Amino acid sequence: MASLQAIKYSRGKLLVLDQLRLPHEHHYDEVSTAEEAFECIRSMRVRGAPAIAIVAALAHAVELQNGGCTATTPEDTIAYIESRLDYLKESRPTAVDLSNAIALLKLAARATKLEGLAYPEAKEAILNSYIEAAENILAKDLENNTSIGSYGAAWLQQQFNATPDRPLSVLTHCNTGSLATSGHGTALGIIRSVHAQGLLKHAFCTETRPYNQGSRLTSFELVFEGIPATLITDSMAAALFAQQRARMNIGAVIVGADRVVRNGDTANKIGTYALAVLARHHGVKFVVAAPTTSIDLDTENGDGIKIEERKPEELTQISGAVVEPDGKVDTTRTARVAIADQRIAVWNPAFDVTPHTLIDAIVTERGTVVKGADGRFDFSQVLPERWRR
Ligand SMILES: CSC[C@@H](O)[C@@H](O)C(=O)COP(=O)(O)O
Repeated sequence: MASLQAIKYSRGKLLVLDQLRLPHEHHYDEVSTAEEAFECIRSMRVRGAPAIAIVAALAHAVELQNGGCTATTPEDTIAYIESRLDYLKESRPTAVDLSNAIALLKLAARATKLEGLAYPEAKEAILNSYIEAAENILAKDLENNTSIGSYGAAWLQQQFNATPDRPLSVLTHCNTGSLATSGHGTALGIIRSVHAQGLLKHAFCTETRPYNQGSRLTSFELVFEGIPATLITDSMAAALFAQQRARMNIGAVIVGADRVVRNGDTANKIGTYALAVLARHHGVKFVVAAPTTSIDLDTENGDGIKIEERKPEELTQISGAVVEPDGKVDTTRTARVAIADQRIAVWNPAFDVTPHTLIDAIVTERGTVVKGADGRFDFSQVLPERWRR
């Protein structure tokens, strides 16, 4: 079975699946410039921390490959690349993957060996360094997610002694699957891996108001993969734990991350913090799946995270395919509907910060990090070079 792909890339061409049209329509947009990538990210046609970074990096690679840089000197070429990256960085502020990717791409361009080269070879060498580094981000993300899946599944198996005879159920929030990454996914990647090992009883996913990444995207991915799953509204999580935890053996909430800071505080989709509080109350483990590209060791704690606030219409209006009176969904017709008085004041933070005290494990592609006896996360085991100050 083919897997879902949010991003299709070959050198010189980038196609991005329009996630606003899912699950009813599969439409890929060609994204060839930094401006097009900025709009694609800002409007959330692509979303999810790793996917945002990949699209930004590759769109600029396509732009460079197709002659977008008219500079002739190495200094001007690097200045051009950096200015385009600085522009892209502003598209969405909370997910750190984009900033981390940009720092890495700038380094790659600057590290180009230029001895003995003049125009146009020197310029070509810099463009190539950039393009290869951008392509590497795409390839590495898929590798990372597969490792996160394996580490996360191993940690859960060991915590719960899960066996095919005594499988485990989990709850997830937002979308962290193939659609939010280059493939496999992070939190959803763990769920995929647990399922592949025959250890998953059931996956519950939240609707994830206001943008419905859970109902539009995660439930779509779960159905697509044939994983046993149930959709709930965000407000049903407490009742789910109270009524079904024992019967369904619900062991963990597994979520992704937009930014994990030095002390382990984690910014993720709005509603994550509420789930962490509920999980602690009900004795359910709370697990964050985060590639090291989502870790920001320069920010001490959650107070330093900038939270993106989005427009009121995301709460007061909703869009989807039209449902006919007989219950059939007409995927050729979509409608936008007002679901609140349009004059009401709205507060719409896209993310919240879960304090590290409520997090049991942070699963990275280099291993699972848990708190020490002092109650602190120590990322030196997975990021030794960045941990040292
Ligand atoms: C692997 S994706 C991790 C996070 O980016 C995800 O959980 C999330 O919060 C996405 O938010 P979004 O606003 O849809 O980009």
